[in-house]
Amino acid sequence: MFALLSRIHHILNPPKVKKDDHARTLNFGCLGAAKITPGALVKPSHTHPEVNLYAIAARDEKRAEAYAKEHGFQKSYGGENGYQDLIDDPNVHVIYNPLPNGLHFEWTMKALKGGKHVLLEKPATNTAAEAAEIFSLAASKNLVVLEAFHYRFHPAIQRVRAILDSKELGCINKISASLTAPAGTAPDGDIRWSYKLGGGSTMDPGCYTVNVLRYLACSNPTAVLTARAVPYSSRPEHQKVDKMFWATLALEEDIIGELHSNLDEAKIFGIIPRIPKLSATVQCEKGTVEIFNFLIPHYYHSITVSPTGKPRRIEKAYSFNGVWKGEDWWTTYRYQLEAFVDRVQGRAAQTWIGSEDTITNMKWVEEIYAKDGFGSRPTSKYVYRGDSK
Ligand SMILES: NC(=O)C1=CN([C@@H]2O[C@H](COP(=O)(O)OP(=O)(O)OC[C@H]3O[C@@H](n4cnc5c(N)ncnc54)[C@H](OP(=O)(O)O)[C@@H]3O)[C@@H](O)[C@H]2O)C=CC1
Ligand SMILES: O=C1OC[C@@H](O)[C@H](O)[C@H]1O
Repeated sequence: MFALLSRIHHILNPPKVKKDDHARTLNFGCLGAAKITPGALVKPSHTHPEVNLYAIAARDEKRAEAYAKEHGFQKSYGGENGYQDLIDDPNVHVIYNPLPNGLHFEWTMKALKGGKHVLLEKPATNTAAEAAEIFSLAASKNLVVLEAFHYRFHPAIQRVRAILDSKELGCINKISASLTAPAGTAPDGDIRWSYKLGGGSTMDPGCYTVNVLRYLACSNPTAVLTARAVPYSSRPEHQKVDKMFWATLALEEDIIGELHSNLDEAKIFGIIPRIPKLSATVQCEKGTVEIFNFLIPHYYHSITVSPTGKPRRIEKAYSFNGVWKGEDWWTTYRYQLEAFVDRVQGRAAQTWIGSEDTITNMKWVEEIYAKDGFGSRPTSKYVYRGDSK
């Protein structure tokens, strides 16, 4: 109990470390005054000696100023050209892009065009083709782009993968992953309910379920066998916006994947929220392993290993035990920031999510949408015409 409280205390109040005088400090510029930025970047940056919260841009100037003040950014940009002005600021080295999914492509391309590395929120884009274009431009300019599947950088999910790799439980037969959130988590009007902005449950929590399936299977899907989705409402604008989906996928090595997400799970009697499902379960020839809370394991998680005919055991993995950098209270986002900065600074990262991984994930999100009839989210109208235009 003390360990849990201590972790939560440190997560909410990370100590501010002195910035490194010797290393090159990276000035981060954030697009949009997004809700996710304090958890995903601001707090993690406090304990990173090479990260400087340089500037924030928001469409509304006053909002940008207030956000900068509240979260400790040195500078703010606002107004119609605020996002572009931020990218054009020569002091910015890295752009963090937590805009709505449907704007990820345009603003990541513009950031790359401006010569900036990009930490890009998940899902990378609306389509696999757009993700491929981003990585192709980044490669041509020797810039780093990382899709922010933060949970992949934490010791917990890596421990599950190590258990599977050890073959203690034999080969994998089936992987099930579910992520659910109670109704109201994404209120009416949220970006997640806008088709134009790349919304939908399969895009939002669903993209993690596709990702964890592929990561734990250590292989890729070959087909979507079944898929069903339910629209957010009966309103015409929500026809292609799913609030929940179920899909069954066939993977290489004869593995079956069962995925589910619900971004708007009905409350019991309309008032009591259900406990969110945050689990991935792997059924193997010689037993099962289940991780509860693979998404934000830094607060709490459990890894239950049940070898057939042997006693069940519960494991936790809050650090790499000194084998790599980190503290038991580091969040998934803090580990992710460490890896991202390591890459940008030309150092080896503990783990990485490469271009093919991101493109493939997007492809299977689209394949699920193709199978359930909701269709891919719209392609961006932005066209990159070279750096001079
Ligand atoms: N890694 C993680 O754990 C999480 C990742 N995410 C991802 O981060 C991204 C942002 O999510 P979240 O923080 O919840 O988003 P918000 O609802 O806070 O919106 C993000 C920003 O988008 C900007 N924006 C620009 N154009 C529009 C538009 N047309 N309509 C609405 N907003 C616009 C707004 O910027 P401005 O301030 O300029 O008005 C807003 O601040 C998504 O891609 C999401 O998938 C979200 C939550 C968790
Ligand atoms: O990235 C995310 O993680 C948690 C979800 O509930 C949220 O909607 C999503 O954007």
